[in-house]
Amino acid sequence: MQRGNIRTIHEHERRYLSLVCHKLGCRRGNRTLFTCIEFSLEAGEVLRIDGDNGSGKTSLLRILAGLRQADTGHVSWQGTDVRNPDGHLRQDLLYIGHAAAVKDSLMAWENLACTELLTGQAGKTLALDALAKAGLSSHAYTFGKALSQGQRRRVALARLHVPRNRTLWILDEPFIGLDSGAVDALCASMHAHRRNGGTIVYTSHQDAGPPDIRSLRLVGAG
Ligand SMILES: Nc1ncnc2c1ncn2[C@@H]1O[C@H](COP(=O)(O)OP(=O)(O)OP(=O)(O)O)[C@@H](O)[C@H]1O
Repeated sequence: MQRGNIRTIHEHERRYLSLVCHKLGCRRGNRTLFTCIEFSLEAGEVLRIDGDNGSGKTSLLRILAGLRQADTGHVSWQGTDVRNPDGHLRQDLLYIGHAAAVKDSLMAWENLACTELLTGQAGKTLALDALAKAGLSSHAYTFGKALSQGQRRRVALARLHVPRNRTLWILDEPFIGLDSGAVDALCASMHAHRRNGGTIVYTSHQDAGPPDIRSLRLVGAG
């Protein structure tokens, strides 16, 4: 089930839209999390998903990112199924999960370089620039084990600032653990991305995000 300002789309529109979900359903164990989720997002649109703990937000994001097979329905990106390895998704997608996934034994910049496969001096420069944009330049050389939760989160979010031309951002609880300055900076980055024609789907329990977004609330199907 779903609530929110999501309209039903028609077959003839489907191939012109960026991210299209058609009658998505998902079960975990013997529980149905949602059925018949249907929406489409064009370039420049932002969708915020909310819902209670366990309602299926992460499961839905993973389906959108092609990381999990839906039990019913399908998702396409730029007209190709997201599970199709030959589609555009792999080059266009930036997926940031809710766990920061920062290694304790690597410095902040090394963590980012590792995740983003940045190599050599040029890669290090890109990593340092991205960390600076994420407000973490003073901790670029701090080991993961010495970073606070919010700082670890910023390392993960610094991926948004690595110039890679990835048009689809899928972000799981990006605002968790951030102070108000970092929340404002993230909202500004999201707004800039959408103004450049990017598409964003994110989950949040907080009422945080850029202005003029669409919303979807998962309310549980059974
Ligand atoms: N690997 C798994 N095997 C079985 N059930 C799972 C698995 N992972 C998650 N679930 C169940 O699926 C349901 C939805 O989980 P999901 O993480 O998608 O919810 P969520 O809305 O993101 O929750 P939260 O707000 O707590 O992060 C939960 O009831 C959870 O117990």
